[in-house]
Amino acid sequence: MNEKLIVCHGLSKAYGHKAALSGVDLEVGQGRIVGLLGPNGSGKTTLIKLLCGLIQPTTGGLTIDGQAPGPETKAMVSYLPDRMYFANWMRAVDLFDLFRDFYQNFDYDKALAMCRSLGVEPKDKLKSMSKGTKEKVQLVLVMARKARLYLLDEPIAGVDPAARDFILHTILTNYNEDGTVLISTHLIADIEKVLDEVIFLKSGRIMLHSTVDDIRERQGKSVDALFREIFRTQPMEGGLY
Ligand SMILES: Nc1ncnc2c1ncn2[C@@H]1O[C@H](COP(=O)(O)OP(=O)(O)OP(=O)(O)O)[C@@H](O)[C@H]1O
Repeated sequence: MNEKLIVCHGLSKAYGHKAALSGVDLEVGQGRIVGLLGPNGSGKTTLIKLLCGLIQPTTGGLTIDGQAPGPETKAMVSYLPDRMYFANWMRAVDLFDLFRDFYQNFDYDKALAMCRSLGVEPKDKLKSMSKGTKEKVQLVLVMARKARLYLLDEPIAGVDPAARDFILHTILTNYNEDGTVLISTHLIADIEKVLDEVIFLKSGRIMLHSTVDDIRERQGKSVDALFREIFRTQPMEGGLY
């Protein structure tokens, strides 16, 4: 078992002539909860897809627990994509059956218990569920696996603010604590209290990788405040009209 769960070296990805990620060097340890933060188009989804092995680097490489992406790493990575990919006629329990067949590390009882505490009726069809409830089902599927690495691409974006804390708490008290969680999100203020570390991405490059404690102690501000300061966009001269 490698102490460094994720290692990226000179990782770059271009789509045609467009560089989405450039020369990313990164190490993330085990049992960490890491926020992957950056403005739209900064490369967050691209990095997550590379870690999943869904796309290939243009140059450079990465390993997960010492192994290049492949069947072994896919078995230890649990991935929440940024869009729903399940058929609407399915019920949550149908998805749990599917995941039990697909993944040895899927804990069916844990999935049902998480549904209960999140107020999701597992026998309801997805098409009868609200957007936020469908997101909860997706999260349950992903977090009920006993994975080494959880990659969450913009979870809980559709969940109302009052429910977000409860969901985060439910997830973090249920997941495999030795696992590392990488969360891409724009909801920094909601999530930063559960994060150990943050990575700021800008135009495909890492501009900051720090522990949250360091930001609070050394900079004397919240991650949300630091993010807004660094990525503040200037208003257009003369306004929009
Ligand atoms: N399939 C693709 N083909 C061409 N360009 C792409 C493709 N996917 C992403 N890009 C480009 O790569 C860059 C990084 O995109 P990416 O989706 O990784 O950003 P992101 O940080 O996840 O953005 P957001 O916060 O808006 O979800 C963007 O400029 C985007 O337009």
